[in-house]
Amino acid sequence: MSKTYRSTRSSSKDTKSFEETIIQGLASDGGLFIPSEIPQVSEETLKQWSQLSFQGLALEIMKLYISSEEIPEADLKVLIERSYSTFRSKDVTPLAKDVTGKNEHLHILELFHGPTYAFKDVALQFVGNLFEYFLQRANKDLPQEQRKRITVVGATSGDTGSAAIYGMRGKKDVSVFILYPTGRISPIQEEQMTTVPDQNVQTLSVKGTFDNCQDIVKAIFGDVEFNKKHNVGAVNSINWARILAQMTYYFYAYFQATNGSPSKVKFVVPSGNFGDILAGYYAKKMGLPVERLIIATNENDILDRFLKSGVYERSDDVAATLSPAMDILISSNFERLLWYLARDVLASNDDQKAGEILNQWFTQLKTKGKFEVDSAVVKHALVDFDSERVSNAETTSTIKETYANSQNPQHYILDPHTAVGVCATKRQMAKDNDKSIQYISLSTAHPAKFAEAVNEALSSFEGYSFEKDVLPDELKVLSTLEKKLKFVEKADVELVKSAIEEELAKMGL
Ligand SMILES: Cc1ncc(COP(=O)(O)O)c(C=O)c1O
Ligand SMILES: N[C@@H](CCOP(=O)(O)O)C(=O)O
Repeated sequence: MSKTYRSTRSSSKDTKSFEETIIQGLASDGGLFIPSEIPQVSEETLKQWSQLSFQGLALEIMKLYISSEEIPEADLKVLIERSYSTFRSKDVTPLAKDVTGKNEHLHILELFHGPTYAFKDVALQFVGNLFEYFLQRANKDLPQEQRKRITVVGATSGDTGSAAIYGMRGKKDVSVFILYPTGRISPIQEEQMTTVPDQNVQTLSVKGTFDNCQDIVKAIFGDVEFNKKHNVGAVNSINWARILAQMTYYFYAYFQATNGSPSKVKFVVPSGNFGDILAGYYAKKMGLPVERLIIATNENDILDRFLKSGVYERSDDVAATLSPAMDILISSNFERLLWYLARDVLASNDDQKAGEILNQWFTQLKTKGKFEVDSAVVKHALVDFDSERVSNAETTSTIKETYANSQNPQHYILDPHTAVGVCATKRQMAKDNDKSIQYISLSTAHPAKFAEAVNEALSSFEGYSFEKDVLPDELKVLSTLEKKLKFVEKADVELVKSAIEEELAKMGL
């Protein structure tokens, strides 16, 4: 097993080590890194894994993707233990089983027990420690002026930003710049990011959409000179480490839902940038016997439309929905899936040919604003995936219905992103009409982060109180803290680069 990585747009045999892949973030040809091979896990191994703790499982999975010559097992174990010691649940990602009653087998995978109450913590606590590990090793015994540094530049529609900041705050030799669309994230999300006082952290509020912010970040990665000068690092899910760390909870939840006996399992994943569900795809390809992965989108439905039409089309018409973290129309990680589809269907399993095809598709996306794939490609995607589009009205009614009807526990409160997933799950149940299926619906954020949507759905219920029932004490204090942010008046890469350099100078760098 090579444990190396290649770019989705490369037509050469070149590969990179794990460390190069993580530190570089985005390939220099604009593609995303993927493993040269997907490791396979036998039934026997799965049986053994079903007995492991979350941390034990993470170690077994990561060992299959990281050579022990790069990170010895003992070090990897310490990194994993440290990363999950910050979580509020001993299970890290607990599964709330049979939330809507024993008959439906609807289990909610709670991914929000980390420091910032969002699923991103699962990967970004690990990524922060990984950066630190690589830098400490590279800088050992080096004088100050020769130390290697990383300038993290990330884009957020609300959650990646705070999770990245909490993963990187105070880390030596790392500075963090997070771009977010002005006015398009929730007040608590903004407070979480902007009230962190650490000197190595700066938020940039950019007039535009998340897609604009993400385009700027990718342009900065493609700017050879800026990159050479500042050694830019990625915290978005373009960084392979994000996907890798997210695989653990698919295995862990599967084992919890099935109690070790073979069952049909569907995962339903509220999706935007396609990083979360992609980790499930890798788990499935490794051998986890998942029936299907269901992509749940809000009204920004590029993924749903692709699965129905085969057309992948850029658009600037991002709708502001009740699930703002998924207000995304350029779904970064979809490129990784497209590479596998192209390789299997159009390139006779030839990696280099697949890279060529991807290059053509993404060149068309850039020049013509869209590309269309053969119906055989879509058919192949539908073997592993299905999709559901959920409206704002359905999001609200799902939060309401779940609160009114949940049985285990009663009055379960969904955040609006999770509600998109639960609504999609209910639709799948109705279509499948198969009581033997276990549905694992991913809960990607704590409801406290989205007061407006949750209150819109629940304030008419007698006895409901956001302050009392939803808001943790830790988040209550945020509004009293001083904010640190810089406005960027136009979604323009040069303006953002100048803002970063100005702030780096203030940091004395
Ligand atoms: C709360 C929440 N749910 C769902 C998503 C969508 O996840 P992904 O972008 O990995 O598809 C995001 C953002 O990424 C999010 O912050
Ligand atoms: N929804 C995300 C958008 C960024 O996606 P990422 O997973 O690629 O970091 C957010 O909350 O920021």
